[in-house]
Formats: sequence, structure tokens, C-alpha cells
Amino acid sequence: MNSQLQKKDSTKVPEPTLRRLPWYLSNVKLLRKRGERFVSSTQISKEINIDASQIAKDLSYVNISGRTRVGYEIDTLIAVLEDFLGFTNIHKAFLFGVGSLGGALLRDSGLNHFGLEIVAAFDVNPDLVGTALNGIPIYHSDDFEEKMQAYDVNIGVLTVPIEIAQKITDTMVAGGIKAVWNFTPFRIRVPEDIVVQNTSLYAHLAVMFNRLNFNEIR
Ligand SMILES: NC(=O)c1ccc[n+]([C@@H]2O[C@H](COP(=O)([O-])OP(=O)(O)OC[C@H]3O[C@@H](n4cnc5c(N)ncnc54)[C@H](O)[C@@H]3O)[C@@H](O)[C@H]2O)c1
Repeated sequence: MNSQLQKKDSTKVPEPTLRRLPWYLSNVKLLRKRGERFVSSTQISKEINIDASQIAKDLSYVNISGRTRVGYEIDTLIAVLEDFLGFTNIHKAFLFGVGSLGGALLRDSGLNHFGLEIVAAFDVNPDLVGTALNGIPIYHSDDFEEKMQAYDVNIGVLTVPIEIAQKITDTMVAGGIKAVWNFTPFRIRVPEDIVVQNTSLYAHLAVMFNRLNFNEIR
């Protein structure tokens, strides 16, 4: 299969599958820590409470085959999943807005394990500019274009106040950023070829509260 076709194939993976695969990966890693060498979809299913048939279907998008009754070889499954999800390549990113959320992301070493390395951050607060957090330098936002030349970065993490979300996005895109991980509640607009991933902790919270209320009145 030529690379063009492979690329086309991998874009067909449904988003819910892509969201579940990292879950499988974390849980399979846990099983490996417990000394297991093989894992079946039924076993994963017990661990994370997702239908075994759904897991098998999700894993069918990944280039791995299981053995009847024994299941998947854990080391291979981990390696293949990490590669498929792009976690083995480190993707370099800039972060804009080193406030309470941006600061927490800079401190989170977990991002590295999932293939994201924030190499520098930008803010306008004079108390922050020129300092470093968790070894990550913080520059003034005005220096962004210059730093784009110095670092090989194509991802921008957006954790600025909502009022300037669009303005900072426009700056990032003009400077050559190709994907924006948007934590602001603002629905940013970007050209067609730019990837946007909106992430909100609060959206999950709303679901949790709703389910909690539902359980309490049952
Ligand atoms: N997605 C989520 O789950 C989630 C959770 C918390 C906060 N948020 C959102 O994240 C954003 C940041 O929230 P916070 O609580 O960290 O706010 P914050 O006020 O603590 O931090 C904002 C930071 O942005 C900086 N900033 C201001 N103008 C800037 C510019 N031009 N360039 C670069 N940096 C600039 C400020 O100096 C400050 O350090 C908000 O939009 C908030 O709504 C989202």
C-alpha cells in the first residue's frame, strides 16, 4: 500500500475510537505492570467496563492481530498502539497564557508520555516573562514570531483569557502554527487546513453532575 493510501485509511478512524484507544493503552500498561504477558479484549473489557466487541472493533483499526483464546501480546499491543496514536513521536508545542491552567499544563509531565512536549510558553505578565516553569522558558507574546524561527513547533496550546482567544489564535496561525489545542470556551475560527481541538474539563463536570442527580433520584 502506498503512503498516500495509508494516510487516507488512518483518517477514517472514527473519533470515538480514537478517544477510547488511549484508555486501552493505559490499562494494558497497567496489566503489564502486574506481570501479564497477554491480554484479550474480554480482559480489557472487565478492567474498563466497555463492551469486548467494541474493544475488538476499535483494535481492528490498529495493525495488530490477536491469537484465539490467548489474546494480544501485551508488549506488541503497547508498541503498536503508541505508534498508531502518535505518542512515540514527540510533538513540540508552544503554550499561550501561563495562568492557573496554563501553569498546571506546564507542570504536567504526563503530556510528554502522550507525545506532547511544550517547549516554550508566552505571556504578557512582567512577573512571568523571562522566568521558567518546570524548566520551560516563558517569553513575552511579542517574541512569538522570532521564537517560531528558533523552535521547530507546529502546535499551539491556548490558555489565555476568553476575550483574546481569537486574537491569539490569529497570531499563532499567521506565525505558522498548524494545530490549536483550545482550552478557552471561545469557539475560535481558523482556516480550513488548521486543526482545532477544543477541550473542557467543565463539560465533563456537567455530565457527572447530571448523572449524579439521576442516580440520587432513582
Ligand atoms: N478547558 C478547561 O477545562 C478550562 C479550565 C480552566 C480554565 N479554562 C480557560 O482557560 C483560560 C485561562 O484560564 P486561567 O484560569 O488559567 O486564567 P488566568 O487568568 O489564571 O491565566 C490567563 C493568563 O493569560 C495571560 N495573558 C493575558 N494576555 C495574554 C497575551 N496577550 N498573551 C499571552 N498570555 C496572556 C495572563 O497574564 C495570565 O497569565 C480561560 O479562557 C479559561 O476560561 C479552561
